Amino acid sequence: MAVAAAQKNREMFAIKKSYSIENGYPSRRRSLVDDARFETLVVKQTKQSVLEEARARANDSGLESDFIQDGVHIGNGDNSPTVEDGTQQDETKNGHLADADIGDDDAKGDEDYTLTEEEVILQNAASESSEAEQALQQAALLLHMRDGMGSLARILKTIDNYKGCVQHLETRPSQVTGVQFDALVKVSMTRINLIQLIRSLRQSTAFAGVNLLTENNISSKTPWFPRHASDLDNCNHLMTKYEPELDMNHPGFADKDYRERRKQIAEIAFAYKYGDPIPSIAYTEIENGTWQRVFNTVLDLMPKHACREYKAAFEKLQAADIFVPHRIPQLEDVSSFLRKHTGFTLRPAAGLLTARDFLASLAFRVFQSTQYVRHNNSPFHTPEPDCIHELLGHIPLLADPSFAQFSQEIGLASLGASDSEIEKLSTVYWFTVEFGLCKENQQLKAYGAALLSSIGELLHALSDKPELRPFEPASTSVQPYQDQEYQPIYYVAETFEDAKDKFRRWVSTMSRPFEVRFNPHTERVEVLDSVDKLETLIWQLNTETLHLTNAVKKLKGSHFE
Ligand SMILES: C[C@H](O)[C@H](O)[C@H]1CNc2nc(N)[nH]c(=O)c2N1
Ligand SMILES: N[C@@H](Cc1ccc(O)cc1)C(=O)O
Ligand SMILES: [Fe+2]
Repeated sequence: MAVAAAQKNREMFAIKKSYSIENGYPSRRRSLVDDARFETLVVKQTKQSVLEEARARANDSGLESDFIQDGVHIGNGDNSPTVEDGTQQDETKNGHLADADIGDDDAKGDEDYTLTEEEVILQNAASESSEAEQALQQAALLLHMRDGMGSLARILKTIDNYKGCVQHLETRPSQVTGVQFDALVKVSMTRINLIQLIRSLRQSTAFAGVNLLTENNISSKTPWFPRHASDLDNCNHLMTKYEPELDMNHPGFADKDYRERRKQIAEIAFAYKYGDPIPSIAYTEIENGTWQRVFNTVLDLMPKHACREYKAAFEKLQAADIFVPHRIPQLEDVSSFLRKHTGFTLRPAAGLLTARDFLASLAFRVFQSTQYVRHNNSPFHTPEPDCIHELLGHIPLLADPSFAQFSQEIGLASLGASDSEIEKLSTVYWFTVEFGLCKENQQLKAYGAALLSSIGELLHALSDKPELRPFEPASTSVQPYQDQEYQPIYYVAETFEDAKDKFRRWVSTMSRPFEVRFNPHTERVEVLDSVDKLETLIWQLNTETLHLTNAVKKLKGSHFE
């Protein structure tokens, strides 16, 4: 029985372990920022069962109606369950145990059976060559000692057996139940021995957990990033925290049919591959009705509150018969429309994507768009992006050349960026593309997609309640924000051109040691890392310059005739 259980565990964790690898990269480093972490199958299941109960209770008590007031979704405070999503690894940011987060609950169940992401990186690094295997590795281990300080001797002896050198050791009383002390040990030893050491320590019952903490000096490679538009097939990692299955505040949380429908539409995105036409959806009358309500309200508010560029593109979408009140536009039609105006295209997305994946697609002028519709009980605000948000919020400005370029530049800056830079870029994205305000003849206008698709928030943003600040990438990029309620702070850009200029100057201060360029003919991102490549580009530019100079000459010539 125990063996069967262990086997089952192994299978489950094997899924966890291979999840990122299957998707083309070795570790969690590529996709994840902060809470944008893969939910392990286990965490997700636990969460689901807790929520299942909550949902049953909600259904019993007719809780659904409590969530909705005047059609605006009201967050119901702190009654959401406390199960954490994502894997919370211990971190020793400044290398001291006292400051390290010791709540490694998620790792507890699986550490006997599988490798953590750090260990996968370590193994990959070691497996590159025999030199790599023998390379000296600095590492920090966090050990939970069940039986008190006596176990320290065992730790030191085992490290010695594997020819490791202890560089730092500290202990503290543990907060983990059943564990007396935690020990933080920093060691230096060959990678292969480090792997063996961890295995060996894990076999001892004296330890309730053995965790490899730091990854930063194991692999200093640039995080993986897509090089060709088809690589975006791998950039579809979801953050599930606002899915109706998992978010108690989601207006569809207690509506089984809604959750089914949302899932069914998300399947299309999971199956989608580069080059496929985007499948049409036969939207129901209810879904079209929700669209119509939002569409008509936007139509009412837009003349006064939306920026000039938004209105111009909106009219074009109406003229092309794509934006009409009675039916939701199909993504494929929208994609062809955008392609003609700015070269942007759409890909279907199954939900809220991790910032890294989402931003990466912008580098290719690809916008990942959800296809399901918000719950009809809450047309004027929803906690996760849906196609009404994408269509009414994002699409018009993606048809504007200057804005399209701004979006692509954020995307290009994100390729190969560090986690903390991704965090900053997505914060800039948040306060511009999603929630940006701008000036037009001394008047405030909205250009942010989450304002233009949420009438509730639009009116809030333009009221005297929130604080307004001038957009300045250096400070905007580090402004903390939450994504559950209306924003308390908005940033005001002078114009798109001005925002682009400021953004470019700021981006050039980022740490990435190379420049990238998108080649629209091949849909490839080129890394400008050789003189040859640069010379080819200069030659192309010279040809362009020649054509432009000729054009000027011709115009001048005809002028004088
Ligand atoms: C980049 C930034 O985090 C931003 O809020 C992204 C995140 N993921 C997303 N995912 C989808 N499907 N749609 C979006 O608009 C976004 N926005
Ligand atoms: N709140 C937006 C939808 C949205 C949700 C989350 C986001 O990250 C972005 C947009 C609306 O109601 O239209
Ligand atoms: Fe959005």
